[in-house]
Amino acid sequence: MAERLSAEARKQALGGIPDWGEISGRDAIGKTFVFKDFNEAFGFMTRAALVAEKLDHHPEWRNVYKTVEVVLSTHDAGGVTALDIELARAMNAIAA
Ligand SMILES: C[C@H](O)[C@H](O)[C@H]1CNC2=NC(N)=NC(=O)C2=N1
Repeated sequence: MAERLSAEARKQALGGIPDWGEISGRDAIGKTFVFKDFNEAFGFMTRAALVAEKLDHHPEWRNVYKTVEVVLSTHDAGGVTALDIELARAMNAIAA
């Protein structure tokens, strides 16, 4: 199982992934993506879902029209692991 990152390692990793930040009150990272319209937002979710399945690592997310709020945490580990960082990077690449 993936290990929780230390606060220091998490902070350093976040520095390399634009617009992702710490979620207050829990060991998780998050980003709010805003797209042009629902079609773009749902296209992003569809592509991200395929990556999530492949990694066997799944997001907590909420979509309202063109906005997708994403929270990533490794439930089995009770916090942020390298898997969350990998999925966050992949999501940024998909949205780029
Ligand atoms: C059995 C299965 O591999 C696990 O439950 C996986 C699935 N996806 C997961 N996703 C996330 N975000 N955290 C997990 O701990 C997790 N565990």
